[in-house]
Amino acid sequence: MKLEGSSTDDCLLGDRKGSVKVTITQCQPKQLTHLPKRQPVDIGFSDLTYTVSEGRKKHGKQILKSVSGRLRSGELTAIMGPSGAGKSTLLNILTGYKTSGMNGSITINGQERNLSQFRKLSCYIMQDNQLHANLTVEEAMRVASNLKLGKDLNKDEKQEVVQEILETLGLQEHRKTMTSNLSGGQKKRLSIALELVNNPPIMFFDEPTSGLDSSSCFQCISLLKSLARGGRTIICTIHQPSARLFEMFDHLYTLAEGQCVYQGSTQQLVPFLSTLGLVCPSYHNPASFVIEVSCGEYGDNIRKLVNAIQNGKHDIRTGKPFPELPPAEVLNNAGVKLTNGNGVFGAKAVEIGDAGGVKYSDSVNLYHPHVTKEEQAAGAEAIPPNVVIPVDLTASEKAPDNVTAALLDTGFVASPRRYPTSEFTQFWIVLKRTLLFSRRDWTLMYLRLFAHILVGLLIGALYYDIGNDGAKVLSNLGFLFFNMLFLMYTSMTITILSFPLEMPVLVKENFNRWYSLRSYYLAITLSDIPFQAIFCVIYVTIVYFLTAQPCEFSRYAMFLAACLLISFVAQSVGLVVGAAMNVQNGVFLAPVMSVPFLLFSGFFVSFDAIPIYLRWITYLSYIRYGFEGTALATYAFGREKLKCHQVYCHFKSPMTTLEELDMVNADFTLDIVALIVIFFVLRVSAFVFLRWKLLSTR
Ligand SMILES: Nc1ncnc2c1ncn2[C@@H]1O[C@H](COP(=O)(O)OP(=O)(O)OP(=O)(O)O)[C@@H](O)[C@H]1O
Repeated sequence: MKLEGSSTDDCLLGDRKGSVKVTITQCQPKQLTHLPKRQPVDIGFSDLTYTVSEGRKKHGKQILKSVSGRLRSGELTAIMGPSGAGKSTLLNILTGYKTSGMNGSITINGQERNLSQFRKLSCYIMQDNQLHANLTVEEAMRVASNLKLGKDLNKDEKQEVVQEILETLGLQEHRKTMTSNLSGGQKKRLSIALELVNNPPIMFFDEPTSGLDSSSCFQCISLLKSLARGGRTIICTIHQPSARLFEMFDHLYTLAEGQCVYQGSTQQLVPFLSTLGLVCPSYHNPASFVIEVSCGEYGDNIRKLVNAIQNGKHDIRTGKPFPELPPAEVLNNAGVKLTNGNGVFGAKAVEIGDAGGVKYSDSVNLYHPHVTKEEQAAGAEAIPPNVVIPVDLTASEKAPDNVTAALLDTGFVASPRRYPTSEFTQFWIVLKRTLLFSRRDWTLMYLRLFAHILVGLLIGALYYDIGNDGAKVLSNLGFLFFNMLFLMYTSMTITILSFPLEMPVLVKENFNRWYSLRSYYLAITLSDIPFQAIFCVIYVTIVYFLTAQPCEFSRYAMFLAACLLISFVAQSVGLVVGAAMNVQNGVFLAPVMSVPFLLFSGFFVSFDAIPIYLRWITYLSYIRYGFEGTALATYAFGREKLKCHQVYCHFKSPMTTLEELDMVNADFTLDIVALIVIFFVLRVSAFVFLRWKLLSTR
């Protein structure tokens, strides 16, 4: 609102005496001015086939059957089709999420896709949002901007980008809200906001409207449409949109039984179907109609449609005549291209001269199909001059030196760096985020602290003052063994959950190139070590002194070192199990897997008594090294005889205890080195398993 408005477009509401004029100025749509500029990207795919192996079947199951298509920048494309038609499969292949089992070609601006480059230009927003629950909207955005914008922008500029995106997406007032408390629509918008930070020119969405009410669906699709209008290529799968939503899409790609039954503008769907004798009843939602047709409710029309649209090689555009039905012999072969040049679907490119000297056929529309005549008249941005506009997919692919193809060769190619930030920066950001989660999730931290103190006090009370008593050496050995047991289970079980619960977010963020798996892994594995160390020190200090173990600092330090290493190794076992399997299997298998290590720890059976063919297990038993380490810290290194109030004390001399345990020649340093080696081997194994799992989920 302003005073004394002068614009001719303004609506005058001022009083008639003319002293004060109050005008309402047209509200400008919000624009994302701070986002780095990106070039438009068109995606073409031809003869895409995707096959999965099923059981022992020789030929596997074909899910996509030689489909072709073209997805243009500046358009909002919907991939539609009945359930099981192959929408998600097509989306997964186009995003590069699935790469094995696929045949055919995918081109970017007319050039063969380089997957690594492509992944830097695109983002994939999966159906279930995959957000970290323990962050506020603002924090989540800050993490995303730090990871995705790197050093390109300074802190204030990043803040501005975040602010602008949040304002544009209507999340500004929720910036302090925890993501877990956001509504479904807000979560969806946040997912988009997070990926929008680095302004990818291609955005893929899997079912963006699932779980949203009609108003949120509308908002969501409006948002996608405005993103498309900013020159991005927006592609989403959608089940069955309402007529209102359907109208908002520029481009429709419909699949049925793994084949393309329609490709083109949404407005042209009904007229196109009617040319094939499939008349959409009045007041019937065209989206529902095409799904019904694809499901076979109006007879077996799939083959007819696939042939008419040449399995995606045709593109039905506004202002262009429909393709003539190919002759019968062509119909039998859906893969054959139309050679007839009289339709706009012929392989013709249209050239626009410098001073508007346009050399093109009358039917070609220089504007994107969603730009209405009024908008064109009002000066909506037309496709720039000197551009060879490929009229169809085959044309664009045959013209490698057109402008859009040239984009790939110049500044368009993303930087050679795989990630926008250095691995150290990624590590540092993820570490800070993980520590923030730990701070937020204090219940678990308190529980762990409470458990260590409580069990420490309980053990201290149970084995009180036995450490220097020659008559209670067997009980003391029981205490040493229990320490191992307690530290092993507490640190192992807590980490079994760490990867399975984080996996969906990890898959999304890693796929969208936020960070490398290595940086993430390092951050995750290091983040819990300080906490585990503190809890272990508290527990050991309580039990060591309550049970009256030798009051010498060196022995205490050795005892503590062995206990700390045991808990770190057990934590690593938890990581391996968590990385390799799901929660259900992990919580069962990890404790069960530990049983042999406990049996061969040297507490139940001395080394000499173990059958030779089983002795190798003792070398793998980290519990044995821990138990031996604490036993040596307690009884070796020339400890003087223990006190004893009984007439005969078999274990009065610490050496006797070591002899009984077969530890006379044991080496404390060797135990520590063995634990350190096991620790590193397990940490590396966990990384390898995690990498394998990440790839196998795709
Ligand atoms: N790994 C696989 N093994 C066997 N069949 C598979 C596999 N992946 C997908 N399919 C099959 O491929 C077909 C297409 O699956 P896809 O998930 O792409 O369908 P969709 O169109 O997205 O379905 P919906 O709308 O129900 O999600 C389905 O019949 C599905 O059972």
